[in-house]
Amino acid sequence: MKTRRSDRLVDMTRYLLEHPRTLVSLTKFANLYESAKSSISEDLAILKRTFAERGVGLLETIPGAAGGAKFTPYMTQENAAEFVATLVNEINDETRVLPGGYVYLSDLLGQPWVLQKVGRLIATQYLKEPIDAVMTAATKGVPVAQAVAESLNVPFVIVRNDTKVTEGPTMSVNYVTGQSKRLEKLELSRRSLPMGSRVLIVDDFMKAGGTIRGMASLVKEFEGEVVGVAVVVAGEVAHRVIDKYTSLVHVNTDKEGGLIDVQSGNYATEIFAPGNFTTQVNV
Ligand SMILES: O=P(O)(O)OC[C@H]1C[C@H](OP(=O)(O)OP(=O)(O)O)[C@H](O)[C@@H]1O
Repeated sequence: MKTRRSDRLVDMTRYLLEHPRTLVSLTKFANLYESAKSSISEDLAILKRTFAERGVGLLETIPGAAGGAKFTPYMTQENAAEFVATLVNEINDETRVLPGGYVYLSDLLGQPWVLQKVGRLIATQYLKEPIDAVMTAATKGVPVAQAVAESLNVPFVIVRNDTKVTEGPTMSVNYVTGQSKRLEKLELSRRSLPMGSRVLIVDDFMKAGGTIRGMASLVKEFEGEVVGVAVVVAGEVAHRVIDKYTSLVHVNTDKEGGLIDVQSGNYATEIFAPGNFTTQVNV
């Protein structure tokens, strides 16, 4: 039975939100709702406009037999600023300061609503960028990687610094930690990342950047390309061993008496600088 437009719009929205960055053919929608392709095209035009007006995401319609519709979720700069301000307010608490200048984040990064927004905001920087996988370092980076991978609709891989027989044959690299200059190892199962993958590296926290640099070395061992680096919180350091990254929040825990200074990270310039976001969404 032909589905009414109001019902089609609701269910098409559900379908597109559940299948981000996936090309869905007009034929699929026409068959799903027993409707003409011309009606589906009109439906998609309504969704494209509404998604853009409401700041939900980008709905691209690709013409032709191999065409269809592809939904790419994003977060607007306005919503990003509101979310980051909430993170800054939550993190701005001296009791979160840990030895070595680290910050306790697990309560925040254990909350699904926080992770969903972190994932969508970090993914916003790569609307048109093909990404094959998200990479992080066990353990605290894992929920961040899962959230970003879900928004990008790609797999995520977890590198470890301890050998596990359950990982099978692995690729490993040694790297020098940024602060303590210790030699550490990172390894990843050879089966988890195809050679030549385009990889987005993420983590919950970055201090001197040694872990991130170790992951970048591992991507090179897989003959891959590091598309970008994003962390939820970047700590203040005198010397960071990596210079290109996106952070949502920046903290300085080196102040006297364990005080903490919390500011927005560099996401606004990295993601929303003129020519980045608007160019990608104004199609
Ligand atoms: O920039 P760096 O100086 O390399 O530090 C950033 C590391 C340290 C911390 O992980 P740990 O607390 O060491 O390990 P886990 O996530 O397993 O708790 C954090 O999750 C990053 O991975």
